[in-house]
Amino acid sequence: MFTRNIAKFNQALGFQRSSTNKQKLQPGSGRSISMRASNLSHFIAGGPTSIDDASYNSWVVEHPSALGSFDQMMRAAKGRKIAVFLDYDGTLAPIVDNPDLAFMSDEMRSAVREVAKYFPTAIISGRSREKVKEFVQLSNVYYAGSHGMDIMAPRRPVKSCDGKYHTIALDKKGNEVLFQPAKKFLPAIQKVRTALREKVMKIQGARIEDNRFCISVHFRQVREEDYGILEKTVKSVLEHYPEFHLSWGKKVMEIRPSIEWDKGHALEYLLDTLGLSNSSDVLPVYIGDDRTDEDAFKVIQGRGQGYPIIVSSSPKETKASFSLHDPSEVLTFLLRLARWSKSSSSSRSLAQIWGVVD
Ligand SMILES: O=P(O)(O)OC[C@H]1O[C@H](O[C@H]2O[C@H](CO)[C@@H](O)[C@H](O)[C@H]2O)[C@H](O)[C@@H](O)[C@@H]1O
Repeated sequence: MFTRNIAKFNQALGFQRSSTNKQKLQPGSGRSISMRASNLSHFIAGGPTSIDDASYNSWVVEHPSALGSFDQMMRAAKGRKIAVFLDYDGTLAPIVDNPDLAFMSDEMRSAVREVAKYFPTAIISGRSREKVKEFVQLSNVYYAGSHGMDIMAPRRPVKSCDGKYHTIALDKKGNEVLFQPAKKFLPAIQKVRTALREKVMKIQGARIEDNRFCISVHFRQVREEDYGILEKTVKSVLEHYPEFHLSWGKKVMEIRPSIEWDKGHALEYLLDTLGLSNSSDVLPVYIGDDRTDEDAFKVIQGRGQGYPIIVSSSPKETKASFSLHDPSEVLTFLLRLARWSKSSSSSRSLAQIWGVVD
């Protein structure tokens, strides 16, 4: 019944099923958008200021602003268990040239901390788990690094409905245990990394980031005329390692072990670990900006309930139902979510929300 209502609600708010395209290494991605979703009425009244504005605004009709839809979303969520999943780069922190300097603001940190007080909250990032934890610096959230291939539960005993992952996430003493489905690939990953370093570093501006279970080859600072040679170089290395494959993010190539595990699986794993996977009254909220987040959006779509939210300032193919323009809107959304939970008369006690064992 609730699932049907959510489906109707999503449909009414522009729930869209679409597929992602494979990206090629191409110069000049992204478009400049000057008009915001909240300015839609201005667009209707005054006409578009550019083709980009027009296409963005028609895209936003199909992927409504999560801020504009907030009250409706929360009305539908009342009495349900919300679990929050957040991507890091481009979602909690703005995209910057140097990946080592992609810091999140203190304001954002405190908003995430607030949200995590009321809802189970996890950060699912392409970065190594250690790196993303270092950036986020919060102890009350789950961290999943390497696109979900490296998960650690926080120090919080969790009652699982079916116990499926219980013993994997926490040992008998309730200590944290890692879940690393690609562990056996570690020696090979090291070899790939060494080979890539040797060849790729010859291309000016190229940068390799060690994300433990995957490797990022950044080209944000590579000259456009060198894109082709960089792509060729990376592919030539990978030819020797058929157990790995290439995926694409924002000006980054990501080399990952070819296992069936992505951010969508990580989302399911975390829900399961929290004992929330079989509850029909669970609403996962997932906020992300990149291609790999689409796997998580897809899982939420498959569940038929929850809120997949894309962060984007330009129209793009997505399985998300809602949108936020940029990390500053993510901040506003998280603050509103925490405030809503605080003031909601139907909000449950923390123990009920988390299913915490006393
Ligand atoms: O899943 P995420 O947390 O979004 O991680 C995906 C990749 O994010 C980072 O790269 C992106 O952000 C950088 C800093 O703003 C930017 O310089 C780069 O161009 C972007 O692709 C991270 O450095 C990668 O390792 C992650 O795979």
